[in-house]
Amino acid sequence: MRKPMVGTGWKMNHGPAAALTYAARLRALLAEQKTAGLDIFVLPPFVSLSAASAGFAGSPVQTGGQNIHWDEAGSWTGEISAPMLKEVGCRYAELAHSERLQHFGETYERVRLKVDAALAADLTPILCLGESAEDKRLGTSDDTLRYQVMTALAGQTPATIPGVVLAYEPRWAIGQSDAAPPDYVAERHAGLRALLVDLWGEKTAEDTRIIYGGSVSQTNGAGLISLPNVDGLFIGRSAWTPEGFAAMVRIVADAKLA
Ligand SMILES: O=C(COP(=O)(O)O)[C@@H](O)CO
Repeated sequence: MRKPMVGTGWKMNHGPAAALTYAARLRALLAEQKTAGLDIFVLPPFVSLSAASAGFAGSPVQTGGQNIHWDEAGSWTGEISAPMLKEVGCRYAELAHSERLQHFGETYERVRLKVDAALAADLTPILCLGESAEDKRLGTSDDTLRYQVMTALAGQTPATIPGVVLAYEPRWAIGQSDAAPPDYVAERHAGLRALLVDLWGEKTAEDTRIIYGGSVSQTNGAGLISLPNVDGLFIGRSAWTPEGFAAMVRIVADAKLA
């Protein structure tokens, strides 16, 4: 069974003081809700990671960074390594978010090195995948997803792939007023599952989580999480308040936990 997930990336929001306030409030809210059986994560900016990890210690919420460098240490000004994330209490490393691809020159070739670095540091990579609006228009979405998976996960094995979380986030659906249509999401997730079977076999595909992100909200969340092959929700704006995130956790719990 794949453990359901629900998480948020704060992007460039919430400094250390705000992270502590958020953590205290979210802990209080989640104490009243069903959380056992879910993997719940928050991805703060780097400077807020220590505060967030301390604020969530002993709670069901785990933290992660929004990027890593592929090297463990060295002359890489402005970069952060996977062991550094581990040291500040992280469990996750988000890789290949579309905003990093679009604005900071990230490539899937480099992301492959980052996947290796994250796994070597005992972090779970959250590997973002997603086609552009142009891919969608041309009907090449699945080709693009295949390229991204094969490039970022080259060298991985049937044993290591389930240690990676695939986050399907169509680029054209991020930061919008609504998510991608459910039937479209269902097709892409089914395609990704079939790709995993093709590349690494049935068992690996069965064990690997594929979550959806892109304008998830309290309005569309229940419909998305109930789709086959959607193992979790990855939320931006709608989870930037503790109340908003707690509501999304409840939606995932109601759909996925007995
Ligand atoms: O970018 C994401 C989605 O942001 P929304 O504001 O929900 O569109 C995803 O990676 C979560 O950070």
